[in-house]
Amino acid sequence: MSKAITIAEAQRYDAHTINEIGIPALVLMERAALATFNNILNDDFDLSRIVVVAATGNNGGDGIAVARLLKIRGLNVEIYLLGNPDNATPQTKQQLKIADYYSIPRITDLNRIVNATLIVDAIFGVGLSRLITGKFADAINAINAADAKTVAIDVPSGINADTGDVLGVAVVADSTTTMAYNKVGLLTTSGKQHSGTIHVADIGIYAQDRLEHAR
Ligand SMILES: NC(=O)C1=CN([C@@H]2O[C@H](COP(=O)(O)OP(=O)(O)OC[C@H]3O[C@@H](n4cnc5c(N)ncnc54)[C@H](O)[C@@H]3O)[C@@H](O)[C@H]2O)[C@@H](O)CC1
Ligand SMILES: [K+]
Repeated sequence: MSKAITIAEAQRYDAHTINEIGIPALVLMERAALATFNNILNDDFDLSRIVVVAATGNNGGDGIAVARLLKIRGLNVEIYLLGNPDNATPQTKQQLKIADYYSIPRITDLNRIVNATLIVDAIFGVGLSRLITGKFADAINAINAADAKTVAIDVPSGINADTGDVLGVAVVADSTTTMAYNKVGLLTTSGKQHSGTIHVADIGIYAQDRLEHAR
């Protein structure tokens, strides 16, 4: 079985790659987005109406970059943004600016989620830190009410990546593209039920420097 890591390990490896090795965070985000995009194209999804549901952390930034890759491919994609963009991470602010350049529509009607054919879940990844309530919970309930297939980025939103626990409500995904290594919480019964098929994406983050061939 492939290696699985904790939230603390994921955060430590990310920080090491960015701050010690020097690979820019936006490069890692682009690789995460490309991996997710390729998994979407390789699967047998109906791509006629795609909605990316994103929050303002870096998980959302991954999703907004996926929206742009889909748009450039000529696909019909919209972004449902949760949270205040003024509070977005620097990388996610940059992704929103790029998405605006490509005129990707921002939607606010939950019915657009319910009527989508494919949903990309980019609400929370390893940064989920508390119980989900309010409009975040409403969006997750809309995702789960839709007939659409759902693809999660890194972790199905609402799942604690250490324990597999549902923090109030969680996305039930058909597939999950998880970055660098699988996460220990996704190996639990609850984690498996919410993740669907797991694709582990090599985005250039490794537990040990210069030993990527040993993965
Ligand atoms: N750091 C990096 O360089 C990389 C990050 N990546 C992506 O970034 C993710 C981690 O990004 P972040 O650390 O920004 O964290 P997330 O984007 O997972 O979430 C953090 C944000 O959600 C908020 N939040 C947490 N729980 C909440 C709740 N219950 N209700 C409402 N808001 C809540 C936090 O206040 C914070 O703003 C990974 O899962 C992965 O998808 C990847 O792109 C790889 C590289
Ligand atoms: K997610």
